[in-house]
Amino acid sequence: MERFASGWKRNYYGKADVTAYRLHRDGRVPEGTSAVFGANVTMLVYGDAFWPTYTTGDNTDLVATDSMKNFIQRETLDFDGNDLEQYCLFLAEKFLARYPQVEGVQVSATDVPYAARGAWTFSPAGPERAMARVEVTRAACLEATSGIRGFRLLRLGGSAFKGFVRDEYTTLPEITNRPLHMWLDLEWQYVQPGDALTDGATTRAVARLTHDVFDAFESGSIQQIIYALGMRMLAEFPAIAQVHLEANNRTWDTVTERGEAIGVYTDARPPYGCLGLSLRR
Ligand SMILES: O=c1[nH]c(=O)c2[nH]c(=O)[nH]c2[nH]1
Repeated sequence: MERFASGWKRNYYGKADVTAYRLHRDGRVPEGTSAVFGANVTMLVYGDAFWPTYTTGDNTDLVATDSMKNFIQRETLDFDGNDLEQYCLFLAEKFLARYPQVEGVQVSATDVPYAARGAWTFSPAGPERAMARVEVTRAACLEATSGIRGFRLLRLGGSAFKGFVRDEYTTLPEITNRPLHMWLDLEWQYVQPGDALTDGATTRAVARLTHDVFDAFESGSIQQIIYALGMRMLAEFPAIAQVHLEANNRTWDTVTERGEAIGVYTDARPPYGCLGLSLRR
């Protein structure tokens, strides 16, 4: 289900899973940027002009979602930035300008990362992917969200989980030093929507911070790790107003161990734990 920063919507529609890859095929790009900019975009629009399509089948003012796909892909050629926040804003503002019947538009984009492997060669990177989402109406930019989804983090040890409720349903032993494998998604909003436009610098810094906190922090639970990370994000990035973190406990199942020095593990089977946290400044 889609949600809008501006609140509940009677009707909205759009196109999802639109991919566009902008290649600077001559390889000429500013220092620190990539010749490959790949994004997977969802664009949703709303307005009373589209209500007759629902109630009577009258499509007079309706822009086909197929045309939205073409708009996103073709306009990507004219986008001269490298960050998703600017890209979402570019598409949203251009769409509003082109179609006066649109009251508001939400654009979200997820990075499709390709890393340079040579002067002319790239291959998929990740697994984590940056994302951004904006909502723009004729009056204002109501939302600028950035995020990173899909971290897969493995720590050799230093992760305990003990002292929890023990009762007739408890089978899990106390754990003092498990190899921790967790997945993590992050999203954050800014004090001012304009603070989102940092050419991707904030997202890169948050990614580094995430790895640093995970590496440095010995924890009593995954909850404690995401709290430490969320607090560091608020402390180190004054432009971030609130942060939402969601982790999955994907700790591998133990096959066999020789003390705490060496072990063999296998993928965690479902079900898995989900742990969420929202922090505001
Ligand atoms: O870090 C953890 N938090 C939990 O809430 C939990 N519950 C569980 O079974 N294992 C874990 N691990």
